[in-house]
Amino acid sequence: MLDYSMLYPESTVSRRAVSMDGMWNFQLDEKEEGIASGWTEGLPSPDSIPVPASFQDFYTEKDIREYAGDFWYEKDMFIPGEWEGKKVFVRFGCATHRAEVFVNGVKVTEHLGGFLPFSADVTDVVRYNAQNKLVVKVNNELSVTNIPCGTTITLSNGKKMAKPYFDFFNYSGLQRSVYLTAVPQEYIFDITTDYELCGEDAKVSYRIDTTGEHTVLVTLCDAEGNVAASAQGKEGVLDVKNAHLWEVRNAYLYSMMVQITDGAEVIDEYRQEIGIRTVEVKDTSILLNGKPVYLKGFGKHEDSDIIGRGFNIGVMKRDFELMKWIGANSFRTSHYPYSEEIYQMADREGFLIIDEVPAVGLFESLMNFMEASTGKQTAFFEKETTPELLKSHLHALEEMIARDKNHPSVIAWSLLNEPESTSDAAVPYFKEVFDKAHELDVQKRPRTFALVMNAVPGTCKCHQFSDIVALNRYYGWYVKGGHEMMDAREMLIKELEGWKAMNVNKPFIFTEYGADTLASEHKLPSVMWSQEYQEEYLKMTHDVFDSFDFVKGEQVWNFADFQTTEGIMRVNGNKKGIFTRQRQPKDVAYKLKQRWESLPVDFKG
Ligand SMILES: O=C(O)[C@H]1O[C@@H](Oc2ccc([N+](=O)[O-])cc2)[C@H](O)[C@@H](O)[C@@H]1O
Repeated sequence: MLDYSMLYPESTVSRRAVSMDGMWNFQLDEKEEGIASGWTEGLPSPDSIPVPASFQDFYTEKDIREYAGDFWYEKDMFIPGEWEGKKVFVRFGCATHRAEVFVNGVKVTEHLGGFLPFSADVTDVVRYNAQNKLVVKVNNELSVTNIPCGTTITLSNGKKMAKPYFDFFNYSGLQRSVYLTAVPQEYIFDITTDYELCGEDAKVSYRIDTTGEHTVLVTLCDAEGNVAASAQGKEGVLDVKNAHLWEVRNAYLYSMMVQITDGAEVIDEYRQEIGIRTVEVKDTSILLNGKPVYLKGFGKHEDSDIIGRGFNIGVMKRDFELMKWIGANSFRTSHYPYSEEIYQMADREGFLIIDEVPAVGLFESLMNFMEASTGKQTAFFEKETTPELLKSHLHALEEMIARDKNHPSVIAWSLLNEPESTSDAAVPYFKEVFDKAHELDVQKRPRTFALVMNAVPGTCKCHQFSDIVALNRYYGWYVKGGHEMMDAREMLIKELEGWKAMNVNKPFIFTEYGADTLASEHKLPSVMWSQEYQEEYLKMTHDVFDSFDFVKGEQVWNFADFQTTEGIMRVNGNKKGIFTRQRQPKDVAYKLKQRWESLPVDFKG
């Protein structure tokens, strides 16, 4: 059990949530002198920077964009006098990749992992009805003991630099919203729900964790605000007559009001939106509410101009509008859990999410993710650092499931992206991670991981753990590209025939396939990197998908062009987007729209 509540900050009769977003003080700590020089009490010569945002792309100096090491944020926070007697927290949507938090010079918490929320209890440290100094020391170095994996090198001038084992820029900082929250001493700590459909009706079982012993009341209201069911007690079942189900691209949300009461008065109150739906895997089908669903959509990134990986409510809105326009119904949160607001929107819009923990880069080689195609056996999990890596991995998994378990949009957990999965040493590691996900999720959602190109029938030792087998495949791009596409097609068919022969009897989905394409390039006949080639590549791939019944989804790589580390394989970033980084369509988007609008929800059902 986590020692902080993962509930999204909301104000209610008993609670207060105050956003701390805005301009913060900011300072790099190249000499790592902050602690010794008393920066915990305040920064000596800070710059001013927005939160939420990645810090990298604001500045014109390359040394800042590429900075690896400690950096500090600072902000004054006024704590209202009427909060005295309550429990007061500072809640970070994330701090990438690790943080230590100080209030009035006192360390209140630390956290490892850059993509999930954490809270610091500051009740006994703050001065009420007064300004208080909040200081956060953040660090963005990469290692193989934390996820995502990478290394940190030192350049000849003594400066550090991040070397990711993954293909996205190492954006960092306070990239999501920060809240000040106040709750009563006895408060609602956690809410967990599960669903069972019984004809026209549904049973919503719930569990409420609180920090006290007073009575818990639960009232479920439908979208019109009418009471649909109610119950008393920390655990129970709500019987919902004529349940209005949450369906793909046709969402319906109930609102679950949870109250702690002493009989006379409400002690604490929290409102949780829920969607009544079930998700399961049966043979080669993914079933939502018992009906087969074919996934159409994307691997995405949180990535946009200027703010990098910072949460931006406008970019989020545009992305959902584009996904609706193109006829998508799902996405994977590659390669880390996204901002909570994105799941809330998916809940409302009826999108299906494969929620991915930041376990990417678990593959050992010099150019890491580039070398996967060579079929090299790397035995990543035999390192002596593996137990520590597993610890961070399990911790992130616990936080992700605790944070996201109540979102109807989340239909599966992705537990790793393109890990080494061909050695014996990978097997016990996978077993622990997959068992943990099963144990933590009351809804027992399907679990998956994205198989890298060398994990094929005969070599992969870990797909046995997946409930849905997810393939990242680049036949026609990294392998047999250009005029060799006809051979790429044969290889893709051959691999799928191989899986078929193994009688895996599970749904297969493609979580990545794509071709880098410059929005500026047209060429007739096509060449790789031209818009024409992206269309040919997708057409070839889709034709193959359509000829295998057990392929139950396609999530193209990537929704939009995104920033990566610079290098000879990337033209100012990865250009596999169906949309540009500015969220305008490449030519292929119109073709994809035609295809996806014509595929029924239960395609191949
Ligand atoms: O390369 C891509 O565009 C994407 O593919 C995946 O990484 C690969 C890189 C090279 C090869 N290969 O050489 O075969 C296969 C896979 C990653 O999951 C993703 O983060 C990345 O952006």
